[in-house]
Amino acid sequence: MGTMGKGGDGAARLSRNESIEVHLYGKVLDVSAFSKSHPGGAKALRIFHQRDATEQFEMYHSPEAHKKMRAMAKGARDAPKEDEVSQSEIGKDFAALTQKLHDIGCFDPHPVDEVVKLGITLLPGIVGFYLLHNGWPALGSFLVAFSFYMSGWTSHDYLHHAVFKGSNDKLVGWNNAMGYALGAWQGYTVDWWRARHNTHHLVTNEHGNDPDIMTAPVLTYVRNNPKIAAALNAAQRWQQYYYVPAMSLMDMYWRFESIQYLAARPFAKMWGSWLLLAGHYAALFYLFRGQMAWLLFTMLCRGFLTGIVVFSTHYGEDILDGGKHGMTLVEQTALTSRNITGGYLVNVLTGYISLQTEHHLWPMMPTGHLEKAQPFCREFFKKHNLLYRESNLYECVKYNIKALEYESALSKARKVE
Ligand code: HEM
Repeated sequence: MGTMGKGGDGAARLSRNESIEVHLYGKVLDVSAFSKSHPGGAKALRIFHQRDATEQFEMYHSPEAHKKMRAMAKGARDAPKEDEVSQSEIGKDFAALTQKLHDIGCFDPHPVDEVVKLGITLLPGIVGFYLLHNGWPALGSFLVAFSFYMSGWTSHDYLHHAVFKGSNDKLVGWNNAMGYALGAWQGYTVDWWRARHNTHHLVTNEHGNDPDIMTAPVLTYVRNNPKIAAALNAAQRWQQYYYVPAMSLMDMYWRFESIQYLAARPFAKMWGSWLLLAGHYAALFYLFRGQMAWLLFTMLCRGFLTGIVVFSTHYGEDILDGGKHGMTLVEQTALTSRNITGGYLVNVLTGYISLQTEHHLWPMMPTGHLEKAQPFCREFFKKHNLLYRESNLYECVKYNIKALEYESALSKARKVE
């Protein structure tokens, strides 16, 4: 999908040469020089220029990174108290809840779940390739698509450093290594995915900042806004009808975006990722030899499965101002995330992405523990009068369709006139 074409508020206001100051644990840190070598990229820091990033830092970093941050904070000036959302009552209560989840083992490794997940990811692919060449090409290519689809969720967990725990080597190094291997299996560039997905987590549904919601012109979310509705062209007015079938093109689109990301960067930096991608396509064409039409079917199925699930959890929800909106992480998550209901089977078949609210609050939590964290999360939402959004998959798709409909927005506006 293309981009919205509108300048982002938060990140874009700062030019690349201006200094970047982020607020962490009540201090103002100048991260201008560090931004060039920050493993989470410069954009993450630019977006949080003069914003409290304490909760975002907490959710993403290893003890090693904490140590480095503390060294950088020595001698830094105090941040203005009124800007520190992490120090609000709800912010402090949320930090206490996170600590409690650590104490009851929700951040401990979950080897059984990880082995099950790897099995569900790789076995269908192996069986699928066998069936493809042994008389069952439709079932075989669907199983390959399912394997690539599951690989998306499994690599996602490793790249969030949510599987191996322990020393820094294990936490960062081994998780990343597995993430790259599974990324190569499904055919996406991990560097592209990390840049995109981490930004999405840091600034979920923020207009101009979150790359995931930049879906125009193919899908332009109207959300009852008559101004946007009136500006849609004749083709876009069909978007609520073509949204579901368009999901099947997502695999081809993400493959294209992956290659585009690599092509836009110096080869000397990206050669490893080019090599992995070349290995993926060499293997793919070899494994589909003589059955190339079924490769297209595989891509359409994979795109559809992933697209429907991904679009169900955020796209029909609120869109926030891309600047300093003054919300804590938990308040932002409550407005922008929706869980998919259905219980254990749905959780496993969506790689636990169905527990989207919990995953956004604690991305480094092994996904097998998200169910354990859920009742605490619900209770917290209730205590702080936050809406805990959840629906079955069909309802989630309907929310999206509603947010894409232009007629209802226009007719509402006419009634008001
Ligand atoms: C100024 C102090 C900071 C230091 C010293 C720092 C350091 C690091 C380090 C060492 C990593 C690699 C993973 C790890 O060891 O945990 C990392 C990853 C990351 N950082 Fe930071 N960081 C800082 C601030 C921030 C801020 C303010 C944000 C966001 C607002 C941020 C977002 C990220 C993200 C999203 C990643 C994940 C990258 C990935 O593994 O895919 N960092 N950071």
